[in-house]
Amino acid sequence: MTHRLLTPEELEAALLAIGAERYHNLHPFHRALHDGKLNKGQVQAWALNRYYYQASIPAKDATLLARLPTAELRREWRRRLVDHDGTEPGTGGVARWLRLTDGLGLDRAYVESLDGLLPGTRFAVEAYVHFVRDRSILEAIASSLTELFSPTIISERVSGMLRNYDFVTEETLAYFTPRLTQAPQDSAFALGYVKEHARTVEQQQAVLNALTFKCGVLWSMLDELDYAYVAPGHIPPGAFKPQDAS
Ligand SMILES: O=C(O)c1cc(C(=O)O)c2c(n1)C(=O)C(=O)c1cc(C(=O)O)[nH]c1-2
Repeated sequence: MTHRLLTPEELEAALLAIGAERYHNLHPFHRALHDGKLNKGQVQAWALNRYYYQASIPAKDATLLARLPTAELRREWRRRLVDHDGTEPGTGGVARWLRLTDGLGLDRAYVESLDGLLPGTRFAVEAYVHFVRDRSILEAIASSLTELFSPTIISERVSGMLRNYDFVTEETLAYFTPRLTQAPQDSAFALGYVKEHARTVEQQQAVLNALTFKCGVLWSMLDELDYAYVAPGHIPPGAFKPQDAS
C-alpha cells in the first residue's frame, strides 16, 4: 500500500467510504430483522446478544476516560458514561435496553446473567473493549466512529420492526429514540478529534484501520447470530434456545 498524507476532508471521506462498504446495516441478518423476516425467537436472540454490547460500552468508555489527558476531553467523554449508565437506577441506555428485552418476553435475570450468550458475541465485544483499552487514544476514539452511521440504521430498524412485527411496540423500541440525538453528538466530536489529531500518514492509517476493525466487530456479531439462529441453525451448546418460533 502506498499512502500519502490526506487533508482532513479527505480523511473524512475515506472514513465514510469504509462505513459505506462495511457497516452492519449491509448484513443479511439486519436486513432480515428490519424486513420482518425473523420469528420472535430470532429477534429475542438478537436482543439478548446485543445486550452484552450495550452493557460493555460504558466499561470501554471508562477505560478510555481514565487515559484522556485533559478535563475538556474527559468532560466530553464522560457524557457517554452518563448516557449508558444513567444517573440513578433504572435510567440510561443499558436500563432501556433491558426494557427492550422485557418487551420481547425475555427473563431479565437470564439476560443479565449472560448465560445464553453466543461465544462469538463475547469474543467480538471483548475484542472491542480490549482494543480501546490497549490502543492509542487516537485509535480508541476512531473506533467509536461507527456511530456516524448508526442514526440511519436505527431509523430503518425502528420503522421496519414496528411495521413488520406485532410483538414489537414503540415502547419496546424506546431505547433507540435518544440514540438519534446522542450518536450524532458523539460522532461529531470523535470525527473532529481524529481530523485534527491524525497528522501523519501512519496516524491516518491507524484511524482508518480502527474504523475497519470496529465494523468487523459489529459484522461478526451478526455472523454469529445468523449461523446459530437462521442458517444452518447450529446453536452452540449452552446458548439461548428460542421457544417461540411464531
Ligand atoms: O443500533 C445500532 O446499530 C448501533 C450501532 C452502534 C455502533 O455503530 O457502534 C452503537 C449503537 N447502536 C448504540 O446504541 C450505542 O450506544 C453505541 C455506542 C457505540 C460505541 O462504539 O461507543 N456504538 C454504538
